[in-house]
Amino acid sequence: ANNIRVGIVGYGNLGRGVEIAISKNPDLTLAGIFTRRDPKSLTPASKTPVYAYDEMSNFKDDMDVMILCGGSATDLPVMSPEIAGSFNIVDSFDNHSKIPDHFAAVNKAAEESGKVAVISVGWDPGLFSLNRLLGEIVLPQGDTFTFWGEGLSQGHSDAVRRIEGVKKAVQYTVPIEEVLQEAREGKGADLTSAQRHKRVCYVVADEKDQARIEQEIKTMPDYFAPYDTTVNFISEEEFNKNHTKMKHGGVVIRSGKTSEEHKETVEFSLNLDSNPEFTASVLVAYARAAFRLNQEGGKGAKTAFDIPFAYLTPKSHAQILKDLL
Ligand SMILES: NC(=O)C1=CN([C@@H]2O[C@H](COP(=O)(O)OP(=O)(O)OC[C@H]3O[C@@H](n4cnc5c(N)ncnc54)[C@H](OP(=O)(O)O)[C@@H]3O)[C@@H](O)[C@H]2O)C=CC1
Ligand SMILES: N[C@@H](C[C@H]1CC(C(=O)O)=NO1)C(=O)O
Repeated sequence: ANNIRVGIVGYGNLGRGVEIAISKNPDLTLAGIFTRRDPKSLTPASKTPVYAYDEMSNFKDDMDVMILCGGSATDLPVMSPEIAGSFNIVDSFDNHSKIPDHFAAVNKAAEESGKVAVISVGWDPGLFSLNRLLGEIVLPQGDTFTFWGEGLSQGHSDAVRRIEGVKKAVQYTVPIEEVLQEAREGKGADLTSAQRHKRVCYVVADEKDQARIEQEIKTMPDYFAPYDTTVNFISEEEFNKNHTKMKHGGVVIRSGKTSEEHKETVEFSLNLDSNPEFTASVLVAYARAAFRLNQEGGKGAKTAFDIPFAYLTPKSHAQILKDLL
């Protein structure tokens, strides 16, 4: 069978991660990279052709799926509905409070175009979402806890970088240790994510802009406003020395009871050396599924909840029955 031809839209941490992940999947071919910057300014390691974002409509017959690697704060709300009007897409949209609106907008475009648009996949939302749902299904009487970090959130880091005057920025998410320990004993179920985590930013910006930038970060709805947030302004030298790693991880815990006498816990945890490379590996699996679903006549927006794992694997159905069941 011919390989699935994949396009990358947006060449940042995630875009570079997808470039690597595709090379690990022999049934996929990276057919092009689309950027809003000058294509000649980018030199992909894989030597894949780089095109201007505005040229995308010329490639409708050349790309089976587009993996959108833009930022959730300001790029994907515009790009995902727009590109789903012409291509099968996958995105990692992670502004949780806005996911229902994003689903509706993308679904409208994809239903009209007859394409499949897989949204909000990666690890959270994505694999953690699947485990939150599974925990409720198998332990209907219980509580679910999600913790992230300590590590670099790409969504929050991207959101800070979009603030006028920010030259470089990262955001680390720090779980509150005592709350995490209590969760393992099933306590604190009604706490919010903001009561479970602190957020710590490191920003490179001119002195004259710093007070405004700090204020914009701390009051940013959804991303920072509910949280105890610290903003540290540092030199570019210190940033380049200490803040280029993108480790992250976390855990979803379901703590419940199957009867008065018996309690159980389900845990799913991640320990990531590279948040972008891991997320990219998930996106690439969902690109395979988007293409297959569309080939079967599927269309519209889908989430991780809507797609059976058999669509994600390069292995045949017979193979997974034999190897993994
Ligand atoms: N669901 C999940 O589990 C996860 C989701 N994510 C999501 O992935 C999103 C993208 O993260 P990430 O790749 O780290 O973001 P980046 O800031 O690295 O890239 C975002 C976009 O900015 C542009 N860009 C990148 N580098 C530069 C540069 N040097 N100068 C100018 N523009 C640049 C690129 O678009 P262009 O090439 O067009 O210029 C790129 O697509 C996050 O916003 C987050 O929401 C991330 C991890 C997990
Ligand atoms: N979407 C997150 C993935 C996880 C990490 C996270 C956080 O630290 O707040 N929330 O979800 C990311 O962009 O890294």
